[in-house]
Amino acid sequence: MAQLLGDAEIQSQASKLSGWTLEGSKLQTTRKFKDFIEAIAFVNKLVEPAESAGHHPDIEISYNKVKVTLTTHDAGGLTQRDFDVAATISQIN
Ligand SMILES: C[C@H](O)[C@H](O)[C@H]1CNC2=NC(N)=NC(=O)C2=N1
Repeated sequence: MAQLLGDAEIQSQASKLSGWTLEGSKLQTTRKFKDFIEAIAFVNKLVEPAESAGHHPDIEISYNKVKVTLTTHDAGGLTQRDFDVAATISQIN
């Protein structure tokens, strides 16, 4: 199982991750698109990288907005996997 990161490490990595906020023991971003179709297209683009990483974001879709939340359920908090997948998601348009 992936190891939980310490508070200092979490703060340090979060400060380098543009567009994401720390919400307790979770990393979160909300992306806004032109419409529902574009929002779903973005979600579809997450599937392959998440599967490849073996790490899956929680996703909430509200019309043209997609809220993406990352935490490591198995470990009960943030691990390096969350930051790695967040960085990958940041590069998806
Ligand atoms: C066995 C498998 O790798 C695990 O159950 C993975 C799958 N994807 C996961 N994704 C997330 N976000 N947290 C997990 O703890 C997790 N566990």
